[in-house]
Amino acid sequence: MSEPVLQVSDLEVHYGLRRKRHQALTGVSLQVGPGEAVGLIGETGSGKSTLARSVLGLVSPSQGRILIDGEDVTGYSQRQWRAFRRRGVVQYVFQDPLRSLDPDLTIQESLLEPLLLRGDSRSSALSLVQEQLARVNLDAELLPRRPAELSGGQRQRVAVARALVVEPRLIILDEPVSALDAANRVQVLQIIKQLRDSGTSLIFISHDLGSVAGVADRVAVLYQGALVEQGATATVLRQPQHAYTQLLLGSVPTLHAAPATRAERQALRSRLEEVPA
Ligand SMILES: Nc1ncnc2c1ncn2[C@@H]1O[C@H](COP(=O)(O)OP(=O)(O)OP(=O)(O)O)[C@@H](O)[C@H]1O
Repeated sequence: MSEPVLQVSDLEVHYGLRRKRHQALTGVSLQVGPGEAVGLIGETGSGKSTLARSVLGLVSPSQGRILIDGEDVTGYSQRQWRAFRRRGVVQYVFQDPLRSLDPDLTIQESLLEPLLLRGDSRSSALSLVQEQLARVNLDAELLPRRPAELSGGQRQRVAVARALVVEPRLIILDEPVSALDAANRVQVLQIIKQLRDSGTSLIFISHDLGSVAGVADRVAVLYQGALVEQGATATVLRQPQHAYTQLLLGSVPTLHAAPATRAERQALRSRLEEVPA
């Protein structure tokens, strides 16, 4: 079997000290295979971004191991993480594209930056940028503009293009469509599907099972910092095992034959209080 692109084992993350100490992740183990699209779902505060930030070296786990493309990055110093991120093995797209893009740089400069940082010549970087723009359906006439001069949907496509231009082994999309209107949402989801079909490994983070379902091969459900369920998307949708997943499905009427009634959801909520995370 080929080596996973991401292998997270028994990860634990805390924020704060002493009485303010808060455990954001507990015993999280997750694998992403080559070319696999994994949907990471969970409600706000469940630890989705913390898991992503750990994989980028932006928070330090107190326990566990992280292997990226076979490389054990667990004990990396800040300097090693910076060097690792510069290689572009993992790329991250934020919910708000303005966080992924420098407001002072033109779109061309933003797209060239990761390539020049990794050591590409300007001419080869320019041709990769042109190729990438076409992949996300953006016109080259946007290149001299700054992010503020683009629509939200165009900005998110630029953010995706910037993440893809270095051909990462893994791309983490953190709520990539939540801030977009319906039309732009469909376009960006389409691009993510093409990405999946091209064999790029990806993690699609969302609180909305509906957006993830059409893209992910597998879903992992985070609840209060623990992964409570993982499996093939179709299986989890058909036979959700954990009460929290059942609750999520109950609030996605398009994926469920009949939307759960308010009484059913309340019953599930009270079961959740009894179930250990
Ligand atoms: N820098 C921080 N300092 C202290 N606590 C934090 C910090 N970042 C996150 N947390 C806490 O850790 C928990 C997990 O947060 P995280 O941002 O990972 O959740 P999330 O599932 O991504 O939520 P959302 O969907 O709202 O982005 C939350 O209780 C949050 O308040």
